[in-house]
Amino acid sequence: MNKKLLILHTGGTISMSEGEDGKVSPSAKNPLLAALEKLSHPAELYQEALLNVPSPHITQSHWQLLKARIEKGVNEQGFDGVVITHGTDTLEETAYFLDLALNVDVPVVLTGAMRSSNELGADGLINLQSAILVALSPESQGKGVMVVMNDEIHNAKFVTKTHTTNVATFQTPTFGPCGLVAKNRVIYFQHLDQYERYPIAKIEKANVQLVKAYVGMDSFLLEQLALSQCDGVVIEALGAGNLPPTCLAGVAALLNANIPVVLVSRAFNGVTQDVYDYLGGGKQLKQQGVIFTTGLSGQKARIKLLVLLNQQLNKPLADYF
Ligand SMILES: NC(=O)C[C@H](N)C(=O)O
Repeated sequence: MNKKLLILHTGGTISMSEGEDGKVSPSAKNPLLAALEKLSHPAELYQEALLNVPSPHITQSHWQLLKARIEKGVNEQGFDGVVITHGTDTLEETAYFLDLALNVDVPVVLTGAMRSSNELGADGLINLQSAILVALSPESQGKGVMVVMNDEIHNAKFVTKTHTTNVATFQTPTFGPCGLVAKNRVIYFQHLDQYERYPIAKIEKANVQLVKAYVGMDSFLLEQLALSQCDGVVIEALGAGNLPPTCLAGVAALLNANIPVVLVSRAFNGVTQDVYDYLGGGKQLKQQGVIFTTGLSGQKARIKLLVLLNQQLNKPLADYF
C-alpha cells in the first residue's frame, strides 16, 4: 500500500515568483500547489498551504503551529512522513526546533529553494521531489528532522545556510551531509549518534538573546541584558571559546543574576573547548559557570536553550549541552 505524505507549505522563495521588474515576492497562490502532479513518486500526497510568509517573518508562534499540525497529521491522521517547504533564511532554525520538540516517529524533512518558481534554473521542484523521496525512504526512520537541498541530506542539528544565493548553500560544517539523493536513490553515509527530543508544551520563557564577540568587546551589552532579566544569553565567542577581558564584567553580571550563559564559537567549524587558561580564556569562563557546547552554532544553541528553559530539567542545565 502506498505511503501517505503530508506536505506543508510555509512560503519562502520556493513559493515565490520573479516579476518583470526582477523583484521576487510571495505569490498570491502558491505555485507549488499546482506543480506537485509533475513529480514522480510512489505515495499519496496531501498538501496544505499552512502559511505563505518569507522566512524572516517566521516566529516561535509559527513553530508551535507547525508542531501541532505535524503531530495531528502523524498521530491522529496516520501520515507516514511529512515534508515542509520553507524559506531558506531561517529554515535551519525551524528544522532544529522541530527536531528537538516534535513528538512523532516518522521522517520529517524540510526543503526550500534559492531561485523562485519561475526563475531560470529554479531549484524548488527538484528539491521538493528529493525531500519527498527522503521522507518515503525506510532508512529515514529514526533520524530526526532533516534538511534536503541540492541533492544532499543534512541533520537539522548542524546544517546551516552558508551562501546568500548559491543553490549549494546548505552545508554541515565539520563532518558534512549525512546522505545524498542520487537521481531517485536515497543513500545515507552517516548517522547522528546524539539524537535528543524534549516534549515541550509551550514556549513561556522566550527571552533568550544572542551576542557575537569581537575585538575589544566591552561589557555594555551583557550588563544591559543582565539588568533586563532576560531568560538566557548565548555568546558567539572567539576561537575555541575565549572572550576579551573587557567583557568579563558583563559575563559576571549575567551569572550573578542567575541568567544562564551558553557559549559557542563564532568559528563555524569544530567545537568549543575550555583549554586556554588566561584572562578571558575558556578554562576560566567554564570555571565561572559559562556553559560550553559541542558544535552548535549560535542560532542553534539559542533554540536548544529556549527549549530547555521551557521544561522540567532533571539534571544541571550544563549537562544537556
Ligand atoms: N531562498 C529563500 O527562501 C530566501 C527567502 N528570503 C526566505 O527565506 O524566505
